[in-house]
Amino acid sequence: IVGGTDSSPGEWPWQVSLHVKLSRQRHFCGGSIISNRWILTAAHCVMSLENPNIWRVYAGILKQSEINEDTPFFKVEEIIVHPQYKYAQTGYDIALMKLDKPMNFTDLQLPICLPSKEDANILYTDCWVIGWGYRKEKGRVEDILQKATVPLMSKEECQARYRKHRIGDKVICAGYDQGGKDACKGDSGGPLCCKHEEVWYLVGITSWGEGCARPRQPGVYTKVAEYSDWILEKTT
Ligand SMILES: COC(=O)Nc1ccc2c(c1)CCCCCCC[C@H](NC(=O)/C=C/c1cc(Cl)ccc1-n1cnnn1)c1nc-2c(Cl)[nH]1
Repeated sequence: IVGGTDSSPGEWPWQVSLHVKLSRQRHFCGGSIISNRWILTAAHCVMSLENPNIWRVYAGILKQSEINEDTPFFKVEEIIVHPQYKYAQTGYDIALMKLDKPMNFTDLQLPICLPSKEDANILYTDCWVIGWGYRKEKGRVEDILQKATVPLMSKEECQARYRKHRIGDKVICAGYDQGGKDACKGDSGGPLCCKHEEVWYLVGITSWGEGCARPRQPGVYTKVAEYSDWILEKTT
C-alpha cells in the first residue's frame, strides 16, 4: 500500500495473508474471509499455482513477523478460478479458496459481507484498500498491515485514464487524480472494503494498475457485486 498507515489489531479481521511454500515460504497475495470455509482472492494470484497443497492461509495476524514455523495456518482443500479469467487486465480476476476445515471466528478473524447484485450501484464514500504490499514501486513486503482510504471513481473517468484498456462494468476503479495513495505489489487479492450504514462490504478485489499511486492512474479492482451469483453458486 502506498501512502497508507499502520492498521491496528482486529481492524480488518477479514484480511488474510496467502503464503506459498515451495522450497521456501513467502507472502504471495492478500485475500478476504467470506465464510468459515471460503477465502476470496484474485485469479492472477493462483494461476499456474493451482496445486492447493502449496498454499498456507494465515488469518488473524497483523504483522508478517507473527508468522513462523509454529504459527497456525489453514490448508487449502480446493481452488476455483473464474472460468473466463485470462489476465488481470481483461477482467474476471476472481478466485475462491476452500479451507480444509471450518474456521472458528474470533475478534481477530471474521468474515466480511458480500455486496448483493442490487448493491452494484451504491455510491460508497468510505472505502479502504488494505495489504502487506510495497509502499513504493521498488519496495518490499511490509511487516505491519497497511491501510489507505481511496475514493471510488466512475467507469467513464477510469476509462479515460486507461485508454489502451477496456474498463468494463465488472471492475471498479479507485484512486486520486493527484495519486499518492494506492495498492501496490503484494496487495493483490486483498480487499477494497467500504463501510455503508455501519456495515463493511467487500466491494473490490485488488487487481491491477499502471504503476503504484501515480497521478491519473487509479487502481483497478474486480467488482465483487457483479460476481455474487458465481460466488453463491460455487460456495453453497
Ligand atoms: C517476501 O515475499 C515477497 O516479497 N512476496 C511478494 C511480493 C510481491 C509480489 C508477490 C510476492 C507475488 C508475485 C506473483 C503474484 C501476483 C502478481 C501481481 C501482483 N500485483 C499486485 O500485488 C498489485 C498490483 C496493483 C494493484 C492495484 Cl489496484 C494498483 C496498482 C498495482 N500495481 C502496479 N504496479 N505494481 N502494483 C504482485 N504481487 C507481487 C508482485 Cl512483485 N506483483
